[in-house]
Amino acid sequence: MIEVKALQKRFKLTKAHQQKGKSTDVRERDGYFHSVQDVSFTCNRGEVLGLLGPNGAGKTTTLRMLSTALKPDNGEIHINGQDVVAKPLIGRKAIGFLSGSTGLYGRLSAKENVEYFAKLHGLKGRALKARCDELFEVLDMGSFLDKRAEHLSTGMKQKANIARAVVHQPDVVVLDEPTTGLDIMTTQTVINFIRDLKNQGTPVIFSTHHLDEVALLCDRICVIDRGVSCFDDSVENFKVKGQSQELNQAFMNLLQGDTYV
Ligand SMILES: Nc1ncnc2c1ncn2[C@@H]1O[C@H](COP(=O)(O)OP(=O)(O)OP(=O)(O)O)[C@@H](O)[C@H]1O
Repeated sequence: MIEVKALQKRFKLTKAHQQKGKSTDVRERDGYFHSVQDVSFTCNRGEVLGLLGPNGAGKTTTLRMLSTALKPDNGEIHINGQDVVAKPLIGRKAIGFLSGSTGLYGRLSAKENVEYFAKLHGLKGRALKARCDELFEVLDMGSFLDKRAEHLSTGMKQKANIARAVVHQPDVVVLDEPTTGLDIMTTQTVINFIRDLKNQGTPVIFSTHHLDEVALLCDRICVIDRGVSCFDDSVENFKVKGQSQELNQAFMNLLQGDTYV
């Protein structure tokens, strides 16, 4: 399981930005932009958590802290009881992270990319081949395995990126907008893949703006608004608090009504 408590992250504003004049955004103060002010959530074994929030709410910044790419200014991240803020190396092994930007080497093929990351995680020989073949099959990558990453389509790149992120069978999988820009077939492959992870017991956290995916996959929802997690509970309670059985409407009601829990 992964437990996130009271995370905070601020970024120093440039002089040029500060000279522009007073901002109306409450997150801009003392020469800093407080992107993540107070974010907490939990995702247990076999659960999928959907991370929701308007553009610029702080979702990517939060996920980058989970991945150890960013160090929190304050707050806690525990995976199966281990403090991964204090021990980022343990965090890197325990988390499989798909970021918005591609982490593939353009001159390597899709297959070589995934195998390369498998080797970095210490896999070799038959175990490496078996794990890579399994991912190539479930992510339906057979038709482009030998194509260079720089020549892959958006969907092909995303599949290779997902395979790269999870090749070491991490304890927790964190996906930043995994279906953005994908066609219907590729989106379905990614949705099936997340469902498989859930069935295997792996906690999955993914950010999205597509509430139909949340309805299909999620057990829990965390909503971030202006850097604060204003809801962290089950999908059922999301509908109750948002006063609608329809997730889009419940989301808007929650944000507009500020009926935070
Ligand atoms: N390095 C940085 N320096 C200054 N501000 C930053 C930095 N990184 C993020 N921010 C700001 O923090 C806020 C949160 O950004 P973040 O990318 O986490 O939002 P998000 O919820 O993922 O948005 P979206 O849904 O549009 O992807 C934004 O206002 C962004 O401009």
